Amino acid sequence: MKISQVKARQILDSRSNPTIEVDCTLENGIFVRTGVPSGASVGSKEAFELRDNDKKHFFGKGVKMAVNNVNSIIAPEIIGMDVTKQREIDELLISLDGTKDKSNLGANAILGVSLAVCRAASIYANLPLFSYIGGLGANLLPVPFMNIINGGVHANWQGADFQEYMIAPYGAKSFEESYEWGSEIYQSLKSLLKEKRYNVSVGDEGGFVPLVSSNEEPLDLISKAVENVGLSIGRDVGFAIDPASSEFYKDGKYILKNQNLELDSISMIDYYEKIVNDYPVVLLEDGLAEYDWDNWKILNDRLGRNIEIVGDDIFVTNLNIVKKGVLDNIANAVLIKLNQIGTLSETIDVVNFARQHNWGCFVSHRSGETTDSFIADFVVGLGLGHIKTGAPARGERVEKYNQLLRIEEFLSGKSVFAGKSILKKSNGEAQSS
Ligand SMILES: C=C(OP(=O)(O)O)C(=O)O
Ligand SMILES: [Mg+2]
Repeated sequence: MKISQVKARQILDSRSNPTIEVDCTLENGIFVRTGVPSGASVGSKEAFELRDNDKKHFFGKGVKMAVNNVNSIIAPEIIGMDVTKQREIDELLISLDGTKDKSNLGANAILGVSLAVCRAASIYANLPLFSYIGGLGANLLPVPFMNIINGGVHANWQGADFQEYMIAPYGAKSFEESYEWGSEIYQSLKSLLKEKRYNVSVGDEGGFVPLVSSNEEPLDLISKAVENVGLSIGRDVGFAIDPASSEFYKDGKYILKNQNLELDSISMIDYYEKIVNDYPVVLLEDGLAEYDWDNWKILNDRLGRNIEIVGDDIFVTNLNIVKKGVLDNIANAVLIKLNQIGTLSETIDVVNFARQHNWGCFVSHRSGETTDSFIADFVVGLGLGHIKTGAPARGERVEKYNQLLRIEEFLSGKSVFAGKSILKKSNGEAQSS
């Protein structure tokens, strides 16, 4: 089945920044649409997000050049191609761009087309998107890692230094129950914050931004919120933290403004070790900065047996960097963000390589999002077991979780919920505080 039309336009994302939306039509009339997300705490080696230099509009953040690249350079080349040839199309996109970092056409332009092609092909194949991506056996529903306290750059540095405090309700029996627990904990946290006279405004990913006095305080607040809904922290629900530490790493030091601390890498690892001993943390993402490669190995040696040590900014979903990370044994998992690399096929290559080496793959949204739910189907399709897509609130976040509900319903009893299988600790249960 041939592609008959590809058309991009500029829309707004959840932060009011311009982003790309791509429509794709097939010769038989099948029509699909995809939206491209955008990050704020961005790794330096991410594929290039093309933005306009025109300061008169959107402070220079427009994506009209990228839109134009889709409509006048990419579209004429891929119209007439067989929509089921994903890899061929992705390779063509890469060669049309011709640069290593996709800076010519823009990774945002390229990704929008790559994902639209996949979605259109799934409809042509008469398969749900997750089955088209992963085959008929795909049935593993992920644990939703819900980011309910935001800090760092996602909170304009008005709250905790750490960017994301996530809850992982792995003790539930289904995705639906896990999501329901997440929502109840979110509401319970809101009540607790009000009681304590904290504000209940939210950050970029829908989590609250209390003006806490330490980076551990969010963990205490959430623990209480969990207890208040009758669940057990550690047994039913664990924590994940993404400090996004590249954002507060300067001249070899980690600057924790909240606590007036300047820590070297080893002291920063000590700090995390204490947190992991005191709270049931099951995953630490970007504990160290992307420029602190050698100390990642120490972090992984110290904590990697018991928890997932995930690299985001340091790996940027780039196969060559992940290969080096596996060789140097600096982590045990990779964050998977499609727009960090720019095509579906290259993202799947990273997943396959990571899995061959027993690394975890933690699927992620971006802090600037659209209502596109592609990553929900992606995580089930590839059976990756866990996903983070913000708080169980705000349309662009819940649309991904809601799509997972629909997938679980579609599989009607034939699905498996990842639950505690995602935990590294051999006893299958995180330590209780
Ligand atoms: C989702 C994240 O934030 P951003 O999209 O801003 O990189 C992250 O750091 O994992
Ligand atoms: Mg991150």
